[in-house]
Amino acid sequence: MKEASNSNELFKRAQHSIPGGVNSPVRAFRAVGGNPRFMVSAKGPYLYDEDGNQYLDLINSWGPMILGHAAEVVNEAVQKAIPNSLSFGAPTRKEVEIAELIVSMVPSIEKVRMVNSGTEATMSAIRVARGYTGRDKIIKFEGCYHGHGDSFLISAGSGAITLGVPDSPGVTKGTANDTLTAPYNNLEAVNILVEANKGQVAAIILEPVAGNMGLVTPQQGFLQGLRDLCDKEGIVLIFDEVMTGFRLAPGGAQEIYGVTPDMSTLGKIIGGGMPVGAYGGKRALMDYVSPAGPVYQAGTLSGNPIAMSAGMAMLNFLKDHPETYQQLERTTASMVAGMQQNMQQLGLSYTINRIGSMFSIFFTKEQVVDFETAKTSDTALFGRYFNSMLNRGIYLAPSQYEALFVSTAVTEELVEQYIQANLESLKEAQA
Ligand SMILES: Cc1ncc(COP(=O)(O)O)c(C=O)c1O
Ligand SMILES: N[C@H](C=O)CCC(=O)O
Repeated sequence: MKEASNSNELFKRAQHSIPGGVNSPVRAFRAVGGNPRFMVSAKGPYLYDEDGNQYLDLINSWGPMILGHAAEVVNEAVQKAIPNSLSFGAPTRKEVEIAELIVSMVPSIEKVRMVNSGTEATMSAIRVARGYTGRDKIIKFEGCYHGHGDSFLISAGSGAITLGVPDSPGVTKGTANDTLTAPYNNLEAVNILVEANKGQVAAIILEPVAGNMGLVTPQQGFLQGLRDLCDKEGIVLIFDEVMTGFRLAPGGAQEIYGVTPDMSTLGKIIGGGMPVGAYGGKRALMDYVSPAGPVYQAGTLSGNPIAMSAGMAMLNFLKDHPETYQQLERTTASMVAGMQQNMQQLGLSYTINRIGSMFSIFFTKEQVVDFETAKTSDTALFGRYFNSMLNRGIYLAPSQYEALFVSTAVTEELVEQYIQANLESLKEAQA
């Protein structure tokens, strides 16, 4: 059992001045029990908390720390940029360079606009789609999460479902009515929605690989089917690659599946850990954005020079080192193979979904292909498993409805430690 008195004390204090004691709900450990650990530092594969505990980190700041924490290549770029001022509120060379880099790497992006978070990216993308098409409605998928913009807090995944509020109060009926929802991987349901709302749907937005109901991959033909439908009906197809962009491949999930959306939203990795998001797409759509076009979107700190430096360092590294993706694939495949062997040894048969360096275990025998099947997972068992792993120094996402992210800092020795902790925790959690 890990000592956590300093974290517990801080969490108690935090309740007085921060809602729920945290600055983003899923961090509060509500779904798994116990108190969150307050972190002090991180290096490579490890996090260190206020009580001096070390954890093997499988969240990696929800994805961006693809090279592990405090990666030299990113830190050096940030340190070099700091003396030149933290913010200008005026354009810089770096913004041009990172835009060119993103355009060269992501198939769907001909022009890109930097923002400060994934939430801003998705909110802005649907505004552009609405402005461009002159239509109001959007289609999203149950269990997909696109940040906390009003239009997306309908059947939302991630922290929203973890805390039992997939449809948030505070979203007006008008906004909610403009968001239509369909089950993930169900093309037929989308066809029916589009037919019933003919000429009214501006955009279909989805995570091309869903990571916010646990990890769920698109079934054969699903993404292409959406592409074909959008082409036929003049709907803007938006891939939200805030999690998958640059993580699954230099060109994200769209590169892997060979389906090119009209617009893409990005985040996390393009800031190398700094608060950054971006949206981009076809020239005609992006030229609708102010000041080139009429759709207004702005940001005082957008294109921040420190964040751009961190992002440039990260993206350049990934572009120049394609072997990174093979390494991540090998490491994560070994971790998952070890988990499968453990289950066999214990006579258990839970579902593990994986693609590249993202994976989730669901405590169900069912194949998990959408939100309904994700919800068949035994979340109480997940909570016990989570805490068991935490006590063994493995830091997982504190919710069933999240994906895990592996970094290149995970060595073979750490894979072995992880597999051993998984074996013991699977056993312990059955009780
Ligand atoms: C797919 C996806 N879209 C959008 C967001 C929102 O990003 P942010 O938390 O940076 O606002 C997230 C993560 O939170 C995400 O996983
Ligand atoms: N699923 C979210 C990010 O991808 C979780 C992060 C958060 O909401 O704080």
